Amino acid sequence: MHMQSPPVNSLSLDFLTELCISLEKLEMDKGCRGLIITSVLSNQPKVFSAGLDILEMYGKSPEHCGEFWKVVQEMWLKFYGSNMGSSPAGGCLLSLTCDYRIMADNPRYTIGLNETQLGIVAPFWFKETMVNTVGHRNTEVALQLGLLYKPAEALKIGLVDQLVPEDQVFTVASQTMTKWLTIPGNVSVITTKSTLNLLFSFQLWCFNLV
Ligand SMILES: CCCCC/C=C/C(=O)SCCNC(=O)CCNC(=O)[C@H](O)C(C)(C)COP(=O)(O)OP(=O)(O)OC[C@H]1O[C@@H](n2cnc3c(N)ncnc32)[C@H](O)[C@@H]1OP(=O)(O)O
Repeated sequence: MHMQSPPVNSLSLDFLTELCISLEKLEMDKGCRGLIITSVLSNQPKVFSAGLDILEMYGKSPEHCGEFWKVVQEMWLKFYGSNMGSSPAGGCLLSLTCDYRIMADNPRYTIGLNETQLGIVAPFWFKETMVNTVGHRNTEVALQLGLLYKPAEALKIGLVDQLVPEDQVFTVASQTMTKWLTIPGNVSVITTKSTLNLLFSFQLWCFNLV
């Protein structure tokens, strides 16, 4: 799946809604067993996603905000595989929801949950996804300082799984996907993933009840 919402693939209500609809279609397609998500911005190829669209969080009606947060949570529940350039905040969440993260090895790119740098708080499901990936202590430091990691640092704490030269990202992502798809039967993989996220999904469900 190629993301192309200029200038920086920021995650607006419209963009996220389209993303979730596309994902639902793929989920129903029996021929689809995996998904690689990447950015193909023609004017801005170095950005995976700039995160949540800042303009969605200011001066909107309560109904609009409700719709927006619902679709942000839906996005969290759906992803599988990714490759990337810069991925701040919601862009980082988007890649954290994937099973495997491949990052272009260019020190100009960064990834992380930088919300505190913006004076806002990363929602608890952003935080939990980060803890599940890099552990509690790394998350504590990363979130409180709002750190954006360069590729080598991100690899070191396990925020990404692999660094590759920029021109090889898609090829390596395809090879990795092929390896994952050798696991027999989708059901075992899907059930394992659901089990890993069970407590967390339940928390999110409870949160939406209050
Ligand atoms: C209260 C609850 C909080 C919930 C949690 C929040 C999660 C979030 O995701 S908040 C968003 C966090 N995102 C960021 O901090 C990223 C900010 N952007 C950047 O760091 C950079 O733009 C970049 C690294 C993604 C790209 O840099 P560069 O190539 O230099 O491009 P520009 O900075 O010139 O940006 C171009 C254009 O895009 C607009 N823009 C950038 N980010 C966003 C965004 N997140 N939402 C909306 N618009 C964004 C930027 O303003 C520029 O617009 P113009 O000035 O009109 O050209």
